[in-house]
Amino acid sequence: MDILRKILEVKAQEVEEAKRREPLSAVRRRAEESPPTRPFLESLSAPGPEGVNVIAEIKRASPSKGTIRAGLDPRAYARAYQRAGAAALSVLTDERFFQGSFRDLQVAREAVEVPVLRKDFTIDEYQIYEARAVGADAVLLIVRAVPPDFLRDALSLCRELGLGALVEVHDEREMETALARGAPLIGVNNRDLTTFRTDIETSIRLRKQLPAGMPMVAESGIGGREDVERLLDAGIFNFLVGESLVRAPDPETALRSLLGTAAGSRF
Ligand SMILES: O=C(O)c1ccccc1NCC(=O)[C@H](O)[C@H](O)COP(=O)(O)O
Repeated sequence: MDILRKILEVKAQEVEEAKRREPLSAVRRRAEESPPTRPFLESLSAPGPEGVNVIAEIKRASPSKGTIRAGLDPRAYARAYQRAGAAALSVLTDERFFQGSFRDLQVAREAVEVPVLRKDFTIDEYQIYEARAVGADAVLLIVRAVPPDFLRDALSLCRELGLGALVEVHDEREMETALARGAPLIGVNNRDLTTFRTDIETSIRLRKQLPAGMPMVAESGIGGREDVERLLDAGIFNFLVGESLVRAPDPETALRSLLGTAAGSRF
């Protein structure tokens, strides 16, 4: 069985367990009482000061690589990323496959002022209320993981709750679906979730299918400034970067290098 199917099966069980622990009505109440969100979509709608926006990810582990950074301190990473100039953060909240948690998201968000994306496998509206309730500013919606009608309803719920949405695609058909359902921001995942192979040409190819003026995010497999420059040449200025930053001996310097800025670090 491919890993995405396995993750989605486990996720469906986890969501049902969560609903038994806390009914939708209660999560919904917490979501509605949450303080206002930070502007995720706006922070990615135009290039940042150096012509580049990075969504810097807090990622302890992954199905393709196992543990990436044991004992990662989400607060220290969040602060280092913000000091370096991250436009937003992405925090994995999936526990089983990525060793993430809501706690990581809350700790990271409290440490910074930039918007924070809940990085998870969203398959049920319950998780969108949950994201808003724990303080996320945006959620990830993976086209391959959900029926097209769910995507449309999920996007409408995000708008209602004031949450941003990053709609992830990996090929031309998924891009069509995302655009037809009104995605406000497309993320092109360079990682094939079946083989785990990453190829930044995926973003370059799919960028050509985007309506003029619509920004997108290149996700996964961005290892250094050379990759950023290739993608900039293709008209892409938003990047979601996890592993290469988390593995770097100094994530602040690594992020400055992606952004094309030079400075010291206090990590
Ligand atoms: O990272 C994985 O191995 C993975 C496997 C299966 C589903 C999703 C996966 N990653 C989630 C992501 O989208 C990445 O964390 C994100 O794009 C950053 O990628 P990278 O910079 O390559 O760590």
